[in-house]
Amino acid sequence: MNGNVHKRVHALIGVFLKSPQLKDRITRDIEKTVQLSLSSWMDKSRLVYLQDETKKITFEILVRVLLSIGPGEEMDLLKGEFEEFIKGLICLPIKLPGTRLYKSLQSKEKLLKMVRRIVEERKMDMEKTEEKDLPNDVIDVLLRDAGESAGTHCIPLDFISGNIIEMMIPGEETVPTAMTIAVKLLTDNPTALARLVEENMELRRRKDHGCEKYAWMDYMTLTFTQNVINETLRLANIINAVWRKALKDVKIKDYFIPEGWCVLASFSSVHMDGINYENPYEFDPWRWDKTGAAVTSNIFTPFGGGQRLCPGLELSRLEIAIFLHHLVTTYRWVAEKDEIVYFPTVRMKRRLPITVAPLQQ
Ligand code: HEM
Repeated sequence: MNGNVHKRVHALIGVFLKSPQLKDRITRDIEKTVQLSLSSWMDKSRLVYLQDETKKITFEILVRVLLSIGPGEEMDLLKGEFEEFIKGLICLPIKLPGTRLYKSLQSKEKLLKMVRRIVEERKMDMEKTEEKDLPNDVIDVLLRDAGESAGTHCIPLDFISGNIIEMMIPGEETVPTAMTIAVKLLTDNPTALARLVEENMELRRRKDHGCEKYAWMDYMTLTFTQNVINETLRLANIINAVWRKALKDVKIKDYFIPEGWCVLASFSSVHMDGINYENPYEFDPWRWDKTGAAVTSNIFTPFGGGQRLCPGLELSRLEIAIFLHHLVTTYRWVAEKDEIVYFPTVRMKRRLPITVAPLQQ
């Protein structure tokens, strides 16, 4: 997506995902999903593969934010087709029955049909009612814009369905990878883990004492927890680079990039440069105490920057903070030996097997 439509859709989605109303509401949903999931890990007298389990948590939240679908048959169906679809995003480009690409395209068709039906039903409901409540999900946001600008330059319904599926891609792998890698790095750094537990326990005690619910701001203002998130994304972000194509000749500093050339902007090169970070290969959440857990700067761009800055930035930080809070204040875990793999994408070699036990109070 490029040009004016991109700008408009990006702005609409960005405003919605950042809105305090969404964060307020989604905090409850994230807490429920995380708590339910964590408690189920103990039922199993088997190893929990963190990389797989965190994916289940974040997919549930993602489809709630995008389409307001909750757990059940419809979500399972959507998840099944989506998993088949993304397998084909990096594969041999052979489109014959039985190949990965063929199956992936078939699943994309099914996904589009499912989402289009939901969008159409929602549109009919919207036409029946004059109420203008706050939007519930991304479908609402885009449909309202399509309705408000009808006759001018509106967003077509097919485009809305396609956009919902496109948004599932950046939202699907990124957050669970960050959650999993954070647990790995904390396991290997007991001092950092102890500080994280201390900060989160302090919040939990305050909340328990006042019998208060958590607000999204409670999680976002946990300074050390946000430092841990920053440091995790600096060291091992699944999106370690982005591609850009020069639409015209460009000169950047002393480099000339001719029209049509592609450039790979490598975030990890900047994040691991000793000029920018002292001892760059060390997991040191305290380093962010000096700079503050800056969301983005020229030397810290896990969420990209400029016109394509990730609209899911704050939602992701909230999800990871809630996950870490409930994990460290309620459970203890023992991780089996595993290592971070950086190529072709960042992941755990063995999907990070752990055993989980309740915390002895
Ligand atoms: C730790 C989690 C995440 C990381 C590290 C991350 C990182 C990024 C990066 C680097 C980009 C820029 C890509 C580019 O410049 O070409 C991006 C774009 C995007 N992200 Fe995220 N993301 C995360 C989570 C999410 C979530 C949860 C959502 C959805 C709810 C999301 C939705 C998007 C969308 C729609 C774009 C495209 C923006 C545009 O081109 O206008 N991301 N993300």
